[in-house]
Amino acid sequence: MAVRATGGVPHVAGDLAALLACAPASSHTDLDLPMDALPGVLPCRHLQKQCWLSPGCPVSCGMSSTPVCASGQTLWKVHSGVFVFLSSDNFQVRGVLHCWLKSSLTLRCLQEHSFCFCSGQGDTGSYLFQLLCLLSHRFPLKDSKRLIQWLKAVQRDNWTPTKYSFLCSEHFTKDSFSKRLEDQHRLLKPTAVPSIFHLTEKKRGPAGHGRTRRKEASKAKAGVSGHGSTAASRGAAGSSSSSETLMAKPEARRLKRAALQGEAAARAPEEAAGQEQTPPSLQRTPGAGLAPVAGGSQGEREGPASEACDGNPPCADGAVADKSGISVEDFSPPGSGACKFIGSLHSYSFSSRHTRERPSVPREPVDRKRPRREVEPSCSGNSLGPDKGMAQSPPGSSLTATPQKPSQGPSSPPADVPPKPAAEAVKGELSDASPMSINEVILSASGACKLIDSLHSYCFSSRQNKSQVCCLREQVEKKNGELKSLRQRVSRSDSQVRQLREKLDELRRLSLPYLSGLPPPSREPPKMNPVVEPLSWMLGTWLSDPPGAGTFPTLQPFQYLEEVHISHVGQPMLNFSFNSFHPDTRKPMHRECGFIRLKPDTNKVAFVSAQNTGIVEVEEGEVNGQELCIASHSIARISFAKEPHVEQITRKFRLNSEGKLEQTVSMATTTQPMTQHLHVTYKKVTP
Ligand code: HEM
Repeated sequence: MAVRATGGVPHVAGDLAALLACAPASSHTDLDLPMDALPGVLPCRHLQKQCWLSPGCPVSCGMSSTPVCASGQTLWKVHSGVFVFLSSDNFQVRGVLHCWLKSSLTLRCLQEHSFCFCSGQGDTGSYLFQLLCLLSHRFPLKDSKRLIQWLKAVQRDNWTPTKYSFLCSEHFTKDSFSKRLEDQHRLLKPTAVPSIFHLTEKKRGPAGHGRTRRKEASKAKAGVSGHGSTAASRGAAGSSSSSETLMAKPEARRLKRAALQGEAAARAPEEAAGQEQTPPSLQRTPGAGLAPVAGGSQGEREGPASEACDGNPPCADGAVADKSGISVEDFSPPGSGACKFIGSLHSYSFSSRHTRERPSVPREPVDRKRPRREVEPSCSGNSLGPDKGMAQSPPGSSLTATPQKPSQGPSSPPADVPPKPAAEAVKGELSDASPMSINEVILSASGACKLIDSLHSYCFSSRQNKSQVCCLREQVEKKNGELKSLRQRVSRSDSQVRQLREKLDELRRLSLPYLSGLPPPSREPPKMNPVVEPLSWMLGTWLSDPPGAGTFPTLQPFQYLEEVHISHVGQPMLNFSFNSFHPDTRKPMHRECGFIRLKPDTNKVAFVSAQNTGIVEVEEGEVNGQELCIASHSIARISFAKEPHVEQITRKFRLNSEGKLEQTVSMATTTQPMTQHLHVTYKKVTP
């Protein structure tokens, strides 16, 4: 597969389709990234495997408006509103697309081998900054000794690194990194010095733009006799040629550094005088110095990119590989690289928010004096192959990833239009390319750590919140279940109550069948009829106290117990019953019951009684106060009543001063004159 030219993705204000259309078409590599290489960063629903670099994309992976894969380029949704635009080869960061769904779309391309980042509109610059912080390494501004080593290594003329200057991991040997961190970032050792460079020469336009800083190096390199032999020896050892490889052999790097150091003193005047003399389409490689781009592959390629770019976003110039004929498969990054990169993106996506809320080091004024940038060629521009129009590519700035219009894309850059100086291109954008102070470095370093920590905290708190929500939901569901059960029990209880009432009514009907047709008895006591009010003092249940005394001339005196009930039911009469018992045996003895009536509006009383001895009598009299005196008006008896028959009867009831009811009965028989037969005092036991 031919590696696509990278170039700048244009700054597009419009829809994504227009943006993707500006990207150079490319065939697709068969990178088969395992999904597990994306540890928890990209939700699967946002990135289906079949969408990976598959032709015919963009496709929608569950998100109706979010294409995740485009022809030759993959758009990763790293976080809400943040998308990273990647190439299909080597996972090269091509740009960060921020909030592309918004009307104002800002896209900045990260030029390969760009040592500085580009500030975009709004937060884009900040995002890029954060991203680069995670993907690349800053220049050791506070370590002068090591800074000199770095500057020698990068071989840039008239260029001063700033706090926004970065160097990607590919320029460091594998042993320059310490152990991997949890978030897949490699930690650059404090003593690390970049040593792997594949410096290419970029074709310049006729106006002389893009005078490369490499010109002097090319010259110097031409003077280094050992370059060619080094390249040859590397090829013999199975390494890639100088034009192919993204890395250089250590020997070659040492030679190159020696050459560069030797030429450092003469570099400035040479650049001023002879940049135009730099042969176009030449690449300067660590081992072989400048070499014709058309030279193509020389010998075997060096080992996989993972040796030098293990896990880090490669900054290899795809165009170089293209020109040299090296396919992407040769530089296919290992899965761990994807993991690391995704981890970086993940961290970046979060840290960007974090940074927005807490501004970092203030930027310096735009007009601050800074080194000229227009003399610094873009690595991506240099690396474009002839078929990609690389020779006409405008020189990019290593200090600024200048946004490019679609017509200025890497595939068809205008040859006759000189690019604006980088400083102009980024005018109004981040332009504080002055060296950062120690405090700024410390702040930035601590900020990066805080960003990562914040990411972990965020992830943890998010999981914790989700867990709490789930727990609360479970509790609510449980309570709802309990409430439902209680409601069912209440419903069952109501049903049982209804059934019991029905059963009780049925029992009542069965026990009192003759009353079933009557209205239910009232629980309220009947209101006494005012007619019987003069006799109300007689109402109640009374018990003999002491036992009654029985006498008669023909009888032995005797005692007896008696229970008296005098009541009413609202009628104009009183109901009574007298039930006597033997005081010792409690056997029933004399019993009688009847009614007491009052003649309305008088004190005349009629006493009607039926006795168990077979006598029925009517007595009449008067009530005066709490005393009732009556005498027999008529007496009837059964035909076989026991003799002697009673001829007359008199009674007197009174309520004594103690509140007791007294009754005195006298009678006359056929053998005895009127004589007292009974006297008894009752105490009231119930109202
Ligand atoms: C107003 C109601 C009563 C009348 C009119 C009545 C009438 C009579 C009469 C006519 C005799 C027969 C007397 C005799 O042989 O010479 C008698 C006897 C007797 N009475 Fe009464 N009596 C009344 C209430 C009671 C009561 C409340 C007792 C209470 C236990 C009672 C106990 C007796 C006894 C024990 C005898 C004697 C034995 C007997 O003949 O059974 N009487 N009564």
